[in-house]
Parts: sequence; C-alpha cells; structure tokens
Amino acid sequence: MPKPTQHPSWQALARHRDAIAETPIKHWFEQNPARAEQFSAQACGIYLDFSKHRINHDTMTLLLQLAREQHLEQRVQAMYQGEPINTTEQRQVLHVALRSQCGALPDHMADVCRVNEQMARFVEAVHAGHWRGHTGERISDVVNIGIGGSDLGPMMVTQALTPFHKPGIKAHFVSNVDASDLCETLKGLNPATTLFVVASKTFTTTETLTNARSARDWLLADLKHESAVAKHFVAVSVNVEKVKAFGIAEDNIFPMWDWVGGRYSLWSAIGLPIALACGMEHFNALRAGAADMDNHFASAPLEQNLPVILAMLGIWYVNFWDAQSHAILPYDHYLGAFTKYIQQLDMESNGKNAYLDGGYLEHHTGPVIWGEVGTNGQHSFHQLLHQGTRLVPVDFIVALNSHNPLGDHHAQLFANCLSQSRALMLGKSAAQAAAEFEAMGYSPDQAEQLAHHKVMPGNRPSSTLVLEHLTPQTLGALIALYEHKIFVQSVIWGINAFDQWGVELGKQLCNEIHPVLVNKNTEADFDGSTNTLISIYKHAH
Ligand SMILES: O=P(O)(O)OC[C@H]1O[C@](O)(CO)[C@@H](O)[C@@H]1O
Repeated sequence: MPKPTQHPSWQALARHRDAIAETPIKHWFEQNPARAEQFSAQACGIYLDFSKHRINHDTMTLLLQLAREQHLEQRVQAMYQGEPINTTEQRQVLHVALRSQCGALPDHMADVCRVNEQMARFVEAVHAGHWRGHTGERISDVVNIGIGGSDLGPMMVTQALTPFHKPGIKAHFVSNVDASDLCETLKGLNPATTLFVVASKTFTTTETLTNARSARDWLLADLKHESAVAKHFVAVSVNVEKVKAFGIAEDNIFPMWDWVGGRYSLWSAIGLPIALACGMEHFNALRAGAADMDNHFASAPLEQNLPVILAMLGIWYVNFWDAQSHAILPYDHYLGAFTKYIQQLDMESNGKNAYLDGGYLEHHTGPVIWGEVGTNGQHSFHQLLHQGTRLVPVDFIVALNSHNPLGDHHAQLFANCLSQSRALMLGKSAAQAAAEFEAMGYSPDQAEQLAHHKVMPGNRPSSTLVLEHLTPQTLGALIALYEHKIFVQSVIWGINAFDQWGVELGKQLCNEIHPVLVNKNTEADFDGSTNTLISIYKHAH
C-alpha cells in the first residue's frame, strides 16, 4: 500500500493549507450564502453540518482525492467481503455481518443467526420469568462483568437507551479490577435475583476473571449450593473451553467469533445486557440502524458519505493543522458515556505508529479523544476550547427532540449547542473586547490594555451532528458512523485499525509484578522506581 505522504494530493493539501491559513471560516459564510447547504449531508436519521470547518470546495476535493489515491473504496470492499484485513492477527473484520439480516448472510455464517436466536430465547425467558434464579425467584438485576470492548459498548448503549428500558430489570456494569467497583455494585443486590453475564472475548482477561470469581464467591456465600452458578452465571466468549473450565455450563455460553474485534463487538452477544435491559426488539433496531449506515457507507458517493466526510476532516486537522486532540461533545444526557466509548474505539484502533506494510509512520495518526456532555463541559473545559493555545476540532451531537420535553429545557440545550459552535467559529475581536471593558466602566486606555484577555481567536472548527431523535435505530447508525470513520482514517494512514498490540506489554509486566507484590519472600528486581514502590506497598501489607 502506498504511503499517504507520497500522493500528489498530500503535497497539494499542504500547499492549500498555507494558502487558506489566513481565511477565517466566517469569511466564507459572508461570501457564500449557500455554504451551510453545500457543506452538509444526511443519512440514516443523521444530519451532518460540516460548514463550520476550515475548508472550501478545493479542500474537500483534495481530501477526497487523497481518499481515492489511498484506494479507500477497494479497502472498504475488502472489509465487507471478508478479506483478512487485520493482517497482524490474520483475521477477517466482520462486525458489519453482525448487523446483516440473517437471510443475507452466507451459509458459513449461520452461527450468527443461531446466536441471535439463542439470545432472543434467553432474553424472552428472563423477561417472562421462565428463567429464574436458584431459589425460584425472578431475575431483577443483571451484572455485566467485562472490560474494554466487553464493557464500554453495552454500558454506553444501555445508558443511552434508558427511555426504552423494560420495567422490572436493571443492568449494572462492573469492569475495574479495583474491588470497589464490584463491591459498590453488589451492595443492595439480592444474590437470589441477580444474574451475572461474564463477557470476555478471550476469557483470559485478568480483571474480568478476578471480578467473576469474586462475584461467584458472593453468590455462593448466600445461596450455598454450587448448582446455583448455573442459574446465575452466563458467559459470552470465543473461548468456550475456558468458560467451561471456569465452571459455567455450556448451555449458558453465548459464542462469539475471532473476526469481531472487542471494541466492535456490542452487536454480538456482548450486547446481551442491552437486550436484557431494553428487549430484543430494541437491540435488533439498534443493529438495523447500524446496517443502514453500513449500506450508506458502502454505496454513497464519497462527497455525501458521512463516515468519509468526518474521517477526512479529521485527517485534515491531524496531518495539516497539527491538531493533537479531538473533542466529542454530545448535547444529550443519555449519551453520557458516548465519548468514553468512542475513546476506546478510536484510540485503540488508530493509536498506531507502524505501517501495515512495515516500517514506522512518517506522519501522525489518531488524536486524543476526549469530551463530556453539554452543557456540563461548557462550565469546565470549554474555556480551553475558546481561548487555549491548542486547536481542538469538535463534534457536537444533539437530538431534535427530547425524551423529556419539560418546559423550555430542550430549546435551551439546543441553543447552547449552537452557541458553542458559533462562538468557536466567530471568536471575539480586540475592538469588541475593548468595547465590553469600556461598557463595564473602564477607561479607553485601561480597556485597550485589558482587551486581549477577552479576545477569542475564533476560526475554531466543529461539526454538528443532529439526530432526529435518540432511538435505538439512530444510535445504531451513529455508532456505525464512528466505526467507519475510524476505519477510513486507518486506511488513509496505512495502519491496522483492528489490532492492539500496545496494550500487551503492560499486561505482561503486571504478570511479573503481581507475584512479587503478594509474595513476602520474593525480592523485587525491576528498575529502581518500581522496586521502591513495591517495597512501600509491601510495608503497608
Ligand atoms: O473481551 P476481552 O477478551 O476480555 O478483552 C477486553 C478488552 O481488552 C483489550 O484487549 C485491551 O486490553 C480490548 O481490546 C478488549 O476490548
């Protein structure tokens, strides 16, 4: 695969950036009354306004030329056709297949439908009270034990779909190996009515297995009989043998496959807590929304292709404007965990420094993803967005309609969202700032001196994504939009978005340090800092 920096479009983009560097976005709005219309696109219940960016038509033409020169369309086909594009693990990347209609899947993927049916039967049995706990009581609480992709996806979606929750059943999520996570979650839960879902693709993740063992101890301390485990523990994993060795009955295992990346797995049985909380119909609607976006991504021209547009705008800022981070700001309380979810999706996928074909990169890749729900972020870190020294492109996400149409709240929320993107773009000039100080009673001299404290440079770019309504369908489309955006960027950068070797060394070192910590007689033989910290820990225990 060619390096992106070798393409004519890359060089042209660098020159183009210099040519437009001094043109503020607001100037383009003044020049072109149709700008908002020309720099917007919509699909799958999502309207994308990307007019408040440092772009003109030439920018988009060059960015899409770069996408073509990097063979984006062929790479998308390769993913959809099941080529092993995760080359460092020799794996296919087929999360899109999990959203397909059963009839559309090839015979060798019949397992996908079987597991869907297994999930549907199980969810129905729990909801109808046919599946009961060891003492015959109905299940009232589901505790998902998993981490990373086996936690963030189902946790984020379950929270986002709160208005669709079924009465009588509550989902909880435990991920951290810090016992406080499990202990605080179990406080107030009744073992007789609690169901644990142990979610781990590999079933080797220490945090998850440690939490699952402690959860089993908690259950058995109350229910006394080993046989209770079969009524209170189910698992989702590729590794059926390891699940059985843990003591979970084969009938209680929901299989998944190595061609689903952990952070792309909420569409598989990893989504079981979503289905238990909201019902299978809503989980299916979520998948249908994602399938809509899959179709859009595969078929829409690049000029109107939402994932491609978002991806190429990201490339523009990372590689041509030196942006180091990207803020995702959902103006929707139910999307409180969305940024955290995208953080793993993006940073674990594109936080890479090696070309697919070998060798180290000559350009930057994934930005730091961060953010918070609006309007809370406005009273926290937006100061830096407006006046800080770093460029931070922003995605604003907002729904047209609220699930809680209370008084004037939604209009205020929407107005705040629009005001932020407008303030970022417009900024405040020195003359405006001085006039404000004068209006506060300062002399013209004082006002002029103070003015620069109020000056906001403006010209700070943002996209606004408007959902008709936050429903399972639009949420599915929104998640798939980001999945594909991240994939597109990986193609442009020439990296593998589907491995995560960078997390392995820490795990290996933990396996070396942990035994030394817990064994009084073993001397630490690491670096000086680690040895000292170990000895401090040992003194305390
Ligand atoms: O589902 P598993 O195998 O427990 O892995 C959990 C998470 O750990 C990671 O491998 C990173 O350590 C993620 O990619 C994954 O989502």
